[in-house]
Amino acid sequence: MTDFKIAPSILSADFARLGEEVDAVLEAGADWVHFDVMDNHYVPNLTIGPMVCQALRKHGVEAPIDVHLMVEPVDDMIRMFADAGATYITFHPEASRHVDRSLQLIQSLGCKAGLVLNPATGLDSVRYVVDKLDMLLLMSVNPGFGGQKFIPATLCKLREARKLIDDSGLDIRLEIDGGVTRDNIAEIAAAGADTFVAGSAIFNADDYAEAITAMRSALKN
Ligand SMILES: O=C(CO)[C@H](O)[C@H](O)COP(=O)(O)O
Repeated sequence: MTDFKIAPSILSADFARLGEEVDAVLEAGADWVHFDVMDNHYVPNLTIGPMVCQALRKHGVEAPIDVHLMVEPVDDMIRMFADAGATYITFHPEASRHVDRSLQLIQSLGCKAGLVLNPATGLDSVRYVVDKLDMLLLMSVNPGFGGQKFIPATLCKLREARKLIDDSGLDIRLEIDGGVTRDNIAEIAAAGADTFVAGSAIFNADDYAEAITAMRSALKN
């Protein structure tokens, strides 16, 4: 049976009460915390940095923190997030001049490494570094903002990515991010995803536990 993970994106949390919000989603049954880092350069929005990741660890968060770097360049941020307590660090291949080296840097710092592909980016940039991946993240919206609609063409890319991972025989998680809801999560899982980022579908719900439970039930059907 697939070991599905649900990772609420704190992009949609109430930042004035971030520690409480993270505690609440973890108590509600979330597996990971998805941490979106935006620099107003690689993407047209600005969010949070390593100090906030470190603050969550100091606050007592023990769950995996899944840091998605939407920044350019990446290597300095990789070092800082590794120090700040990140578990996974993922970045976009076009944001690093030396993708293989950046992946090695993440793993050398004791974190799990991943690449993120935008909706229009094919799987070619992954093929020759697959042995250095702990995770592949496919964006199902254009990065920069929460609350967008899932782009259906991602389902086809998910199937291709699932085959690439299965053919490699390696233990690589396949994560999806953008527009994931209780209504489409089963179809996304059927296409091959095992790790689901959901921001607005969880944090905009009145009851986080009900929202996460509904997603898990859809995954069982
Ligand atoms: O990386 C992101 C945007 O760049 C967010 O994680 C993503 O969009 C999640 O939000 P939602 O579930 O509301 O679509």
